[in-house]
Amino acid sequence: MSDRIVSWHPNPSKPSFTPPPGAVDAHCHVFGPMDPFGFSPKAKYLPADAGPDMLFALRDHLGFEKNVIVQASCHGTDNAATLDAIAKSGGKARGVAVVDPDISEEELQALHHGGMRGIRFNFLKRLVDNAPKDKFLEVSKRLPAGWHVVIYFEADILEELRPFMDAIPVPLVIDHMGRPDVRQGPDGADMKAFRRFLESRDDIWFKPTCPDRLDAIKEGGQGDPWDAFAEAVAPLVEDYQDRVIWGTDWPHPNMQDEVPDDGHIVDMIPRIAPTEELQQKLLVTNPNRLYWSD
Ligand SMILES: O=C(O)/C=C(\CC(=O)C(=O)O)C(=O)O
Repeated sequence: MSDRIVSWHPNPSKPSFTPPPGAVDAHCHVFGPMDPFGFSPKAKYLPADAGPDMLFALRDHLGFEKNVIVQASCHGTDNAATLDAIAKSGGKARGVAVVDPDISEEELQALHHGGMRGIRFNFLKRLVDNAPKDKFLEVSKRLPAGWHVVIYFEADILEELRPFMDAIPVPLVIDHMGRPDVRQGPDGADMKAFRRFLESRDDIWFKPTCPDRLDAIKEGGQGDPWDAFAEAVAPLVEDYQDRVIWGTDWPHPNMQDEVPDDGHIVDMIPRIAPTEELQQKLLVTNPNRLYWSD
């Protein structure tokens, strides 16, 4: 890897949709800054700096109040950049860490004091070299009280992951709905499988996020304004409205060939959550329950 990648829009538009007071962007990241927060030697992409100042400026521009910052794979298991951003937020950010499964209880408590409220297991082969389920399960059994596990996987391994996920004793939050093929529509095989999974326990939450990824032109979708995404996802949000949280996914890792306009991403919200009640749950009530209950 040589050149550092820019995957975010230089000048996102102002969305037409105004988020309700207290709205949380509950899936976003920071990249560095590389000095002093270097990237992992195992990183699969080397991004340009996208630090807390940029994230908080975008938050204000889009009309959000708080962020949940998810540790991105390019920082490996060193959570320093994410913790730094949380510390600089003045209480307006919390986070999800990525940890070495052998992490000690003391280190987990330190992450809690730094604002982390969950850990993330990433199963995307293009992002991580290995994902040891037995070790992940072991650490998920000794998390600080109130924490959850965020899992990122693609639809084709949902069934394979079921015994592992079923055994995790804390709430689960599934990134981007486990990446269903939204072109199959709301009743397609991927959505049906995801619904069966949601029915298996009532503490599985999910993010109806990333229209830009799931309806990307390079994936055979139609791109912005991502109509197939809206059509496939709106019924899922309606049916599981107490288990959804939402985020921009800024700075959109690996989306440099089809960089989304964050204003357009926000304008997807009323298309998948058309009533004020749904918007309040998706953006305020639900993320606050998961991340600011203490
Ligand atoms: O940001 C996301 O949610 C998705 C990512 C990046 C990622 O998860 C990571 O780097 O940790 C992706 O699909 O490349």
